[in-house]
Amino acid sequence: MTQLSAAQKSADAPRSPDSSKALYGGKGTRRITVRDITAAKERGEKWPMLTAYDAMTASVFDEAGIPVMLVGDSAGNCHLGYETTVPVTLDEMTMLSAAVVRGTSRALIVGDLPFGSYQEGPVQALRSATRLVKEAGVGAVKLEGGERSLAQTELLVQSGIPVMSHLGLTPQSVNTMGYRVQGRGEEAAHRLLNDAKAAQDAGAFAVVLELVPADLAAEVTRSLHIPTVGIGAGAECDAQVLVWTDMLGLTGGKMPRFVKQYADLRGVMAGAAKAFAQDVVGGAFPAEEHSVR
Ligand SMILES: Nc1nc(=O)c2c([nH]1)NC[C@@H]1CN(c3ccc(C(=O)N[C@@H](CCC(=O)O)C(=O)O)cc3)CN21
Ligand SMILES: CC(C)C(=O)C(=O)O
Ligand SMILES: [Mg+2]
Repeated sequence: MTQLSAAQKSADAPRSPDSSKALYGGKGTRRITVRDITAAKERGEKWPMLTAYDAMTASVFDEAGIPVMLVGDSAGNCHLGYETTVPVTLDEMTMLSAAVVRGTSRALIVGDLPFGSYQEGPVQALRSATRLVKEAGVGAVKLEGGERSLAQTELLVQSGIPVMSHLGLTPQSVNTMGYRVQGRGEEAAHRLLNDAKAAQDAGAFAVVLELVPADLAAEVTRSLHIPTVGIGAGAECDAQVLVWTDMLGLTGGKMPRFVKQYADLRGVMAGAAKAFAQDVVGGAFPAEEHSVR
């Protein structure tokens, strides 16, 4: 069967709910694509996204069925020891993204374009995104800004690179914005809705809404035909994202209020490290079964 007739067949097929197609809990074995993401919004299906910065962690989430992973520039503060995401380089993002792609076979991998790798304009954005696609193998990239990143989004999409937009609190602008709730008040809300529509019109396949009032995020979600991915943006977004080290209690320090902690990995790891140290100091490790004769 030719590709054309296969496409025609699927276009003619009746739109009936098919749970085997679900992004989470679906039975697919191939890698998820941005077209699957679009179809999930048409089905009204919610989905989870987690960040990942290394192959091992990504493989755990892939096996758990997480359909979309973001190699976030939050790697800057969560993985590489910087204060913020601002110092992260494209070389670093390429290396981390390649590891996450290698560790997964099912999830759509989205690579975050770091600060300074797309702000100069569309050509710089295309050059940077191309590295993430060709060298790391990501299926999509993410960049911050709606209206202000319009030309970049358009050129990337025209060039065949799916773009996830990121609005609301945009951490790469911490030095001008701080880490504050965005979209409060009528004017700011209107600007955010406009940004979301601009991103959609430019061809973005999804839009992250970070730290915006829940009612506004709900309105944006209803107004767009592409999915919204919330982080601190209420329950009505189409998808939810959390930074994996926050969600698993590994980050340490004070968490933003939007974080729900599902485990205490920091406690588990510290306990194991202390037990190992005690065993070594006290001579309990290695035991006979860990030794060769
Ligand atoms: N570990 C980690 N988790 C994240 O969610 C995250 C990162 N790092 N790095 C990149 C960005 C930065 N993010 C941030 C940073 C700070 C706040 C924050 O301070 N929020 C406060 C105050 C918000 C307000 O009321 O204005 C909060 O309590 O939510 C939120 C999100 C989200 N991203
Ligand atoms: C918080 C998410 C959306 C992000 O951009 C990151 O992890 O870098
Ligand atoms: Mg980011």
